[in-house]
Amino acid sequence: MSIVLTCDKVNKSYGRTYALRNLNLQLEENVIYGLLGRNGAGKSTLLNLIAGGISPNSGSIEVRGTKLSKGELPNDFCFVREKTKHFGGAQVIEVLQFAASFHPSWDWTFAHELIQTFRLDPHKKIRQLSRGMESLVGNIIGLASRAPLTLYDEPVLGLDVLMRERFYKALLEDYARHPRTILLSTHLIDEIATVAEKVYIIEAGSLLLHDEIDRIRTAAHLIRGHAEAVASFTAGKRVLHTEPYGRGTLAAIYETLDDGDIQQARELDISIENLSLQKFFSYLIEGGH
Ligand SMILES: Nc1ncnc2c1ncn2[C@@H]1O[C@H](COP(=O)(O)OP(=O)(O)OP(=O)(O)O)[C@@H](O)[C@H]1O
Repeated sequence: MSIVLTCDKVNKSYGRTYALRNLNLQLEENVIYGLLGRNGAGKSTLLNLIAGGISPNSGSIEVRGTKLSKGELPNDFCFVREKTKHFGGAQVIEVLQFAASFHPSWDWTFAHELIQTFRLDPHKKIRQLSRGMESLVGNIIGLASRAPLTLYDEPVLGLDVLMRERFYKALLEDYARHPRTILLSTHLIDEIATVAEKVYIIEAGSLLLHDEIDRIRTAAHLIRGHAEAVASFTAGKRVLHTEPYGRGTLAAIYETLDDGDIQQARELDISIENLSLQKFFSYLIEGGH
């Protein structure tokens, strides 16, 4: 396993607002990551620190073992953010030509295929595009660049369901042929779960959880039972949230359950169900306060 990017105890504040606090993150080679968090959690700040030329107040960011100095950008990376505002007067194709000149692995055949897939007119000016179409131009750059480190800030914002599906499909198919490290920020956990292998979840600038999607699927449970039974069952387990439920208690837990746990739940008359990822995310964040 080779590490592409390491953020070590990164802090960033804007005046008195702490956008990131002591954030640690490591991205491995050839993995798709989701970066999840609510509005204002610090996702864009993190991406801008890695690739947008802003510097942390403290802590370090290393790309392939080399610390980024103040204002320095990683080599051979692609950062896709929502707005291409400086290019309003340029045509779609001109923006792609400009992007291609920065990316040694750029694939023009793929870029033209994506123009078709996303139904874009390559000769339209950027300022004439809808918000969703503008996101799609950024997404074509992210895909066709084939950069070994690709960061997307809310790539599906403003896209309709069909275009979101096409984007995820293109990403997964191309990733299978050309593996690389991809980080996608979003707040749509259920959608990202079909694409990402691992997630980082941040809230109020701090890391709440870093895990594999498959582990979240198997470890996120909702249990219900008498208050004492639930308390006994959850002792020593990671509890995200509890609330009264009828005459008993409902608890969201994050724990891989073994046969012994299932047996104990039966004896205590506790019901167990899997939590949807979106619910897990909500409980994690509510419990995080
Ligand atoms: N340039 C800035 N000046 C002042 N405060 C900022 C600036 N950029 C971000 N912040 C603040 O930092 C915090 C994190 O913002 P950030 O944009 O990183 O969150 P986010 O997770 O990307 O949110 P969203 O999902 O809404 O885009 C917020 O409290 C925000 O108000």
